[in-house]
Parts: sequence; C-alpha cells; structure tokens
Amino acid sequence: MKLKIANKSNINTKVSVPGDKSISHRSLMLAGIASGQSRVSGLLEGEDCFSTLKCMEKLGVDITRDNSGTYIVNGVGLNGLKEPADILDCGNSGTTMRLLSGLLAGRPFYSVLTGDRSLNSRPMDRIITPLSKMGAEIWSRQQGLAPLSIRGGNLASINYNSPVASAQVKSSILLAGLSTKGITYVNEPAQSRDHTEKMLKAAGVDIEINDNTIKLNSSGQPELKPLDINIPGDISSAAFIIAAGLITENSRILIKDVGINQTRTGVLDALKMMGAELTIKNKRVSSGEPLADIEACSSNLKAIEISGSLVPRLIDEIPLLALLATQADGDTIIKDAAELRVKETDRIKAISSELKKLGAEIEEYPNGMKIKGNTELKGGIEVDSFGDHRIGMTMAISGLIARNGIIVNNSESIDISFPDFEKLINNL
Ligand SMILES: O=C(O)C1=C[C@@H](OP(=O)(O)O)[C@@H](O)[C@H](O)C1
Ligand SMILES: C=C(OP(=O)(O)O)C(=O)O
Repeated sequence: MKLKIANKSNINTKVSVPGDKSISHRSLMLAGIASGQSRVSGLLEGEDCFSTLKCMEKLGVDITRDNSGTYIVNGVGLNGLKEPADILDCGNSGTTMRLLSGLLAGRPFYSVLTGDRSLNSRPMDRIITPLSKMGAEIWSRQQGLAPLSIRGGNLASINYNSPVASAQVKSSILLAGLSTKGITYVNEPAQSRDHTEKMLKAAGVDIEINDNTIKLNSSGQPELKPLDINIPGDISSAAFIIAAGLITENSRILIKDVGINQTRTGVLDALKMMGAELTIKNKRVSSGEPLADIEACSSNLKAIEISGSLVPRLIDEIPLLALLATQADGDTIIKDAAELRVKETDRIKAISSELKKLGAEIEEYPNGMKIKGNTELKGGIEVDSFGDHRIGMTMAISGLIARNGIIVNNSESIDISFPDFEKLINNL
C-alpha cells in the first residue's frame, strides 16, 4: 500500500491514540495464565497484539470481545496451558516471541514459535541463553534465529545479569521464573520498561524492584489473580502526533489519555530538552499505570545529545527523534543505541537512507547517528517503510513539512501498532 501525506499547518485539534502495545501483549499473556476471568479494555487492536492473542488461543485460552470492545479472557492458570497442536505464529512481533518463549520454557510440553521474515532474522540468543541456563531445552536455527522449538518444564531459578537493557529479555526470564520454585533475579545495565513487573505485582506475585534489579519469588505453582485493566494510550504512538504538533506551523494538538510510565517517557524528556512546548495535563493513575493528556504546540527545537540510560526509555522513538533533529538548531548526536540495528529493520540504516532522500544530512555510527539541523526537507517523492511500522510513520510525519508532501510505500506495516494512523493524520 501507498500512503500519501500532504503538507499541513494550523492544526488545532484533540485526538486519542490506540492502546499501549507493551501493556496489551502482557495483558493477554498474564490474563491467560491467571486463575479466572479477566476483563481487558483499551487493548491495542493491531497486528502484533493479534499475534499474541492467537498464540494464547492455541495454548488453550478462550478469548472473546464484547460489543463495547472489551476483551474477556478466561484464564486457565499457569498449569492449564496446553501443548499447542500447531506452530505458534508470532508474526512481526519480537515481544510476542520473546515473552512467550519465557512462559513456555516452564511448561512441560513441546512448542514451536515462528515469525515473519523480519522476526526470524532478529536475535533470539538473548533469551535462549538464560532460558537454557534455567533448564529449558530450546532449538533454533544457526546463530539463535527463529523458528524456535521449546521443550519446557523443570526449570531452576537464576540470577541473571542481562547484557542488554531489554524489557523483552527481562520479561522472558521473569515469566519463566514463575514456573520455578525459588528466587529469580534479573539485573539490567539500565532500566527498561517495567510493565511486566507492575502487572505481576498486581496479580499477586511476590516481586520487588530495586534500581535495575528485579527479584521474583515463586512457589513454582503461582495462582495469578485475574485482571480488570483499562489500557492507556501508547506513548510510542502518541509521539508521532506530538511531533506533528511540534513541527507544523501554528499548531496545537491535545492527545488524551496517554500512558506516562516513567520507564517510557524518555521521549518527553528529550523533547523538553530540545525546547518543545509540551504540557502534561490531568495526570492520574488507572490500573496501576500513570496517564495524562499531552498538549504539543509548534516549537523552535534545538539539538541535543541522546545517550546512556535515556536510550532504553525512548528506544522506539529514535527514528522519529531523528526526523525532529533535522528541524532543530544545531547537530543532534544519538549514541548507545546499537539495539536499533536489531529491531523490525536496522532502524539506523533505514531512517538515515529515507531522510537523506529528502535532503537530510546524517552520519551513521555503529550505535547511533549525527543529524544536521535546520534542514529544509524536499518532498514530492516516494520513500519506503521497509516493512517497519515506526519507519513508515516517521516518514509519514515528515510529509507534513516536506515540500510537496510525501508518498510512503509499504505503509500497511503501520497496522502493526497504529491501525487508524492514516485516518487520524488525514483528519488533523
Ligand atoms: O517489552 C516490550 O514490550 C518492548 C520492549 C522493547 O524491546 P527490547 O526489549 O528488545 O528493548 C521495545 O523496543 C519494543 O517495542 C517493546
Ligand atoms: C521493536 C518493536 O516491537 P517488537 O520488538 O515487539 O517487534 C516496536 O514496536 O518498535
């Protein structure tokens, strides 16, 4: 599909964005292994979460959607998961594959997980190593690539120093830890998103967080309480709309009900450092997660450096920040972000190549980029999403300011995380 985006200015509107993807995946998994019926509203109805939903169904969990859009999940308990009769297809979703692998590592049956071409080329050794140390039998293609086959059961707890700040690695080990009798520790080099920990705690699991160390104490047969959860809007999706408000002229956009968990708000911190006019209004807490309304107004941005422990707190927003950096005063430096090379695409390469087509000047580093600011973007051309939703949406936002707009090819990938993106942007 091709997505055509025209120049815009004078935007004055109020919008909502779809539910948080990370929380949606975890809701389906934890509700599935809880004892009893859970209600999940605000679930992201995007391709990635549907992959998780279908996998949970294949594992024996009954999930229905009522007329109001609430998902009713009939949890079977951790011990109630059944050996799937068929392959589990994780589609394009790293979160699905890595978290489910942790869950299945502790289950006494055989399962096979596969994904699309992108997912089957992303590193899985990062979960195979700790899960194997815990006692799971996992087979992969060479260099730890999916498809993966897992024969789980009889795990021992572990004290694991993760070499990467990855919520997927951390969550995978914690979910496996539920099936062990004893204490599982995960230490991260910097704190990554903590939705799994929060949700496990809400479900009654004995879990403590001390800085970058998580301690989970399990009986091996935990009974998780069912959830009644209202999922906030995804800050990673809201970021695209915030960016639209900041870079178009004479605009003001209010985005309602956005999750502002501090492990996810690095993008707001970075934008404030850049001088963005952002107001956080109506802060509150719902289902254990903080949320707020965010107002973004046209701003004069300045260059900053993004590095260190800020990076995991805004990892998915870096392609978008690279676009904003082309409009900032000065040269923006992004470092410590080598993880971007192993996302749905190599995001450093993809965003550099597509923004350069518009006249941006970007120098690639192995772990980041240097982006020249104050650059007028020429448009009227076709760019590619490379099948990566975040690259597709970033390039679409560039069309709002690029001369003569832009056409984004392979834009269907946007449905992975933001199903109504096109409609929302066209209505701005
Ligand atoms: O746990 C999660 O829900 C996610 C964690 C991050 O990945 P890593 O754990 O690989 O950093 C992030 O990039 C991804 O979009 C979602
Ligand atoms: C990296 C992402 O997701 P995942 O790892 O779940 O595919 C993302 O949504 O940007």
